[in-house]
Amino acid sequence: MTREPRPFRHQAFIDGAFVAADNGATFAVRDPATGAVLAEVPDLGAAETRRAIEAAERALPGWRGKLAKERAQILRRLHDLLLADQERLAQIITAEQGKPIAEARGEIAYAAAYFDWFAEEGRRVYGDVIPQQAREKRILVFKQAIGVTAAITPWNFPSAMIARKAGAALAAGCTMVVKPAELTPLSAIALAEIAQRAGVPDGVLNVVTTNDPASVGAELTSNPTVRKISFTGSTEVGKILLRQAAENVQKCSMELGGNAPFIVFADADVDLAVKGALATKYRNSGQTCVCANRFLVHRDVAETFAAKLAEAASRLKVGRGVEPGVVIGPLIEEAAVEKVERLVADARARGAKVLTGGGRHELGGNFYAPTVLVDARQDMQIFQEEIFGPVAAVTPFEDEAEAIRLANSTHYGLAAYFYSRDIARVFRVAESLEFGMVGVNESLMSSEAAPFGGVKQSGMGREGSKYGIESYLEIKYVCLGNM
Ligand SMILES: NC(=O)c1ccc[n+]([C@@H]2O[C@H](COP(=O)([O-])OP(=O)(O)OC[C@H]3O[C@@H](n4cnc5c(N)ncnc54)[C@H](O)[C@@H]3O)[C@@H](O)[C@H]2O)c1
Ligand SMILES: O=C[C@H](O)CS(=O)(=O)O
Repeated sequence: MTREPRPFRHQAFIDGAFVAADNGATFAVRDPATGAVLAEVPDLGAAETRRAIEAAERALPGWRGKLAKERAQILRRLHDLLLADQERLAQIITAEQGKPIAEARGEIAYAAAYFDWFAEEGRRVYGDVIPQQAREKRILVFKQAIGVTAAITPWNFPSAMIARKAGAALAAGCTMVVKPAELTPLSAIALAEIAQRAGVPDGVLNVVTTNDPASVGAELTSNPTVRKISFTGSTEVGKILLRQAAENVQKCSMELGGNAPFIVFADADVDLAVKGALATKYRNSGQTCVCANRFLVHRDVAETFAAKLAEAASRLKVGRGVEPGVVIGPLIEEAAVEKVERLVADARARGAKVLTGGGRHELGGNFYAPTVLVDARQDMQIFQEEIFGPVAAVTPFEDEAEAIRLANSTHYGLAAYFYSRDIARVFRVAESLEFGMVGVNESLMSSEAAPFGGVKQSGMGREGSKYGIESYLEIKYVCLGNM
């Protein structure tokens, strides 16, 4: 087992201090491209989590008592420090998550953007004065920080998914305990270190690293001091947390799984659609919640589209994320590769044909070849499950009604994409798709300024945009009488 040099901290962060687990336990964090151990990280449990919650509670009065513009200055400094340290932070992401370094740099910029965005949103948390219904009364509405919050985040964007939550929470005046994914805790630790340098007071932002998410999650969802749970991850785990959070009626934001349709109508610009497909399907090796998962292509253009996509996909360079020109890194772990293998094998057994890829890459390990399948059908597992790998499965359709029916035939509802140059169709289809986000002739729509989130079993609430801060605020109605 080789050991890479440690260019980064590897301890949990509670109340402004970098700490080990009470019992000294640690767990290994590995490079998914090589299997090398990057660091041993503290394996905290419920007792340490309670201390993190208590630290967040102690820090709350001082933090929410600051002026919004004082919090904004600190968040903007955090933004600036992230960008100043972008290369080192990107190297950490690529080391623990595997994505190409260019994508990792983009993730740091994306994370920083959320702090910058919410620094301003925090200064515009307006209440209301409502015209009274009785002369002697006055109706006031205050918006106030919800209090101590908890964030549980995934491995695929180990920095940006924290920033999307912490930016809004801290801007609103809340404090936060973050539990990052055990596969990628190093980025969370690095973010905490930079937050401290930016002037975020002790206890306002805490990072609990653990290899036992269930125990830490049980504490976060059962401790009455925690008023809100913000989760990003699979729908299955989201359901567990919702059930647990019900006990104390904790407010919940859920950013869950996806199964995005990518519809290409006969009137589409096929070359633009291929370009968009390439961007959304193979980003992060297909490991994003908004990756196109099902390619529904009108029968008249299906063959041309699939052939062009396969030709482009076959030229994507696969390798370690630090290598120049690599655009397809490893999947996060062996189990992820085995899942993709299962989905492709089932599709092929049911009649799908491989145009390119179709199996593990020659590099071996966690590398999977960029793949395009045709003749995919609704009864295949690859149509029904979130692939989370670099595999595009093309299903032909006859008409618009069939395309919309197929697109909506999933319990997910996060992102959807379609390509058409018919403006009447654009409105019909955008209005008919049951998804929280719809890209029209565009496949990269994520932005700190836009409301990110899903419907159905893809979650509840929105992150980013002006909507993102609302979920960290409580509304208080104040009635002045005897006026
Ligand atoms: N909607 C979005 O914005 C969004 C963004 C990124 C990822 N995702 C989804 O996340 C999934 C991939 O990420 P993942 O593999 O990290 O998801 P996951 O659900 O396995 O894990 C997410 C987080 O939950 C923690 N966790 C797991 N079991 C838990 C439990 N019992 N109690 C408390 N915490 C627990 C994990 O440690 C991790 O921190 C995909 O489904 C993807 O679509 C959604
Ligand atoms: O997969 C998780 C991210 O939310 C995707 S994006 O970077 O926000 O598009």
